[in-house]
Amino acid sequence: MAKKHTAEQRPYLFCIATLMRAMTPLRLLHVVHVLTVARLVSPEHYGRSTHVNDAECFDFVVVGGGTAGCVLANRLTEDEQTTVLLVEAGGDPPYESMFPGLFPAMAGSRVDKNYTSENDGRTQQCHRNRVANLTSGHMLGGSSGLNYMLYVRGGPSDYAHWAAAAADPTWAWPDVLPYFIKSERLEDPGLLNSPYKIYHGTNGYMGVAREHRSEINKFSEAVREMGHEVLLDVNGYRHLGFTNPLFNIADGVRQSAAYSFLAPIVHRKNLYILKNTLVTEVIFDEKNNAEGVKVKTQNGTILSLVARKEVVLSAGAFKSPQLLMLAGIGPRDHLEDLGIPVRSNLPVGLNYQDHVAVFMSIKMEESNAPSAPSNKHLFPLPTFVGYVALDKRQEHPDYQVVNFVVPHDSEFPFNLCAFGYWFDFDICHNLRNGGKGKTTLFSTLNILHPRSRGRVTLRSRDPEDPPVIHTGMFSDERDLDDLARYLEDHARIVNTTYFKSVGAEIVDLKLSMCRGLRAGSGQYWRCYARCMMNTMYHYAGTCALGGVLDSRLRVRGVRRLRVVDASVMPTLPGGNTHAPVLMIAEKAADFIKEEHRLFYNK
Ligand SMILES: Cc1cc2nc3c(=O)[nH]c(=O)nc-3n(C[C@H](O)[C@H](O)[C@H](O)COP(=O)(O)OP(=O)(O)OC[C@H]3O[C@@H](n4cnc5c(N)ncnc54)[C@H](O)[C@@H]3O)c2cc1C
Repeated sequence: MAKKHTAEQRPYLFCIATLMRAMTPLRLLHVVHVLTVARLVSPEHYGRSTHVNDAECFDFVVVGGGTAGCVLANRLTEDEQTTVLLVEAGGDPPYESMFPGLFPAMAGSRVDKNYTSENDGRTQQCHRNRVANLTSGHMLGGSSGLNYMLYVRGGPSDYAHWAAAAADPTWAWPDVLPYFIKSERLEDPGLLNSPYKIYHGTNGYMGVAREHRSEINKFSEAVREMGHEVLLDVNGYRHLGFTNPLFNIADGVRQSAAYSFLAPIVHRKNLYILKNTLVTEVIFDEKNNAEGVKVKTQNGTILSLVARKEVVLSAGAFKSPQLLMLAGIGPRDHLEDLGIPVRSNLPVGLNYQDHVAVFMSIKMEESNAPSAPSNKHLFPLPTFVGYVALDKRQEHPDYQVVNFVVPHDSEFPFNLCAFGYWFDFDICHNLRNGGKGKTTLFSTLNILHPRSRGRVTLRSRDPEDPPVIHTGMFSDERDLDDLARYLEDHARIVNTTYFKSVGAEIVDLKLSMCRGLRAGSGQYWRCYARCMMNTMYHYAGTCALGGVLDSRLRVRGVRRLRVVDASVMPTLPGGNTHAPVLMIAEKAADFIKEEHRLFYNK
């Protein structure tokens, strides 16, 4: 006999029944994921912020709980006798950062420190504020909590440059590859059952996987027709060609460094995490030994904290050089201008590099089919990526092209153009209107080995002031010429069979700067590149190996101080920078363990 329910129970039962009826398997999966992610953003997940007292001692103080900082905190605390304090200016990664599909909403949010470059009158002149918006993560996990999640390593020629700059062969490909593998937990069955398996790790902390979306299949033929190879993977022994990319996404969750390296080990008794706390100064003794740091906590308390063994700066390519210069480590003339006594005269802040990116949109077939609802657990769009050399005899790529297949009338390109990249609204409206009613291919090309260099300097002696950033992009005009040639090269895709069959055309952005130039001419692409240039967010090189640092990442001229983050790169790798930063931090952890004879788990 059916059980009778009370009047109070009935509304609840009605709600449950309605929910059950609406619950398709896909929706159920969503609910499970939402609950999982909700658990991930609970305060316990990334550990509670430590209470510290003035003059408290730790073996190591790691400054910055970003990409590199989380790896170091993990690896150094593998030795149970070693205490590590990780100090992070931001807090826990927010809920939205965990969903790969929400990455476009992260730039400009509360966890973006959003540094800006100076207006040099030459670059960013088609952007609303005429400066580069240099999005930077301000949370545990740092920029890995808001980046675009592409997992790319670069190749042997990149690390041959590093080894030469460091005068140390252990920075070459054969010696860095094991550290890429060590950090990785690959979850792609296709690759794991292929000859590429030997280039990948399955026991590391960083989840890596990829999506298999049928929308990209038709493009493989097009790029083959252009003479490119289609590869299963570009992270092993082949580095030229097009591929279905790997991402730092696994189980529908962004694999930020905080999620992958920190969350699993926050219970370790020898790890102390200080959140929402800014390191304002590195403290030295009279013999130039780094002794600890001064910090400003969330409530404004100033504390001095002691590092018995070392201070490690992992504050990223803008803030690590700033902290060094504030401590008197930097170019003599600049420090003297600000009245800072010089401790070590080094080229800190010079050698700033970034990949210059420029996008192109190609309209393809007409479509009015309803778009599938977006799934927050997936990368927002089907993607395929190419690594291209103009000289076919070359073994390393000149440019990278990241292609998104955009369903008709999606707001994605407009939002990225207007709110991610800050281009003038006219340009972004032309982008939207030019592709109306059609599927589009949104391609972002970037110059992998720019010659231009910029500079990071101090604005003042106040550690809370943002540094002054001159990106230096196109200061070497050959970069502009190269980028124009890459655009011209990629544009050939419209002449391939599939693109011709759908009457594909490059969307005319009606750039007023380029009025009067014949579309498609060399001069036009040069003008297009100048106008549509942007950062690829790969800030690097400001405390470079070989210049500022010795080959084991120790700051020259002082003791017990290291830098471990993207600023140590002497040149940019031929791909994105997140995986290389993980590799740098894994390698640095071994340097430290060797030198201090810590428990060593190779
Ligand atoms: C929008 C965007 C998209 C990107 N897309 C990709 C991509 O798809 N693939 C890829 O490989 N790379 C990508 N990158 C680049 C990559 O994410 C970075 O190169 C990498 O994460 C940098 O790591 P890091 O350790 O040097 O610095 P970060 O990860 O930025 O960490 C620095 C940390 O230090 C903290 N900090 C700074 N100063 C202080 C201080 N004084 N006291 C305490 N804490 C401090 C900051 O809050 C931050 O958490 C992207 C970057 C951005 C910004």
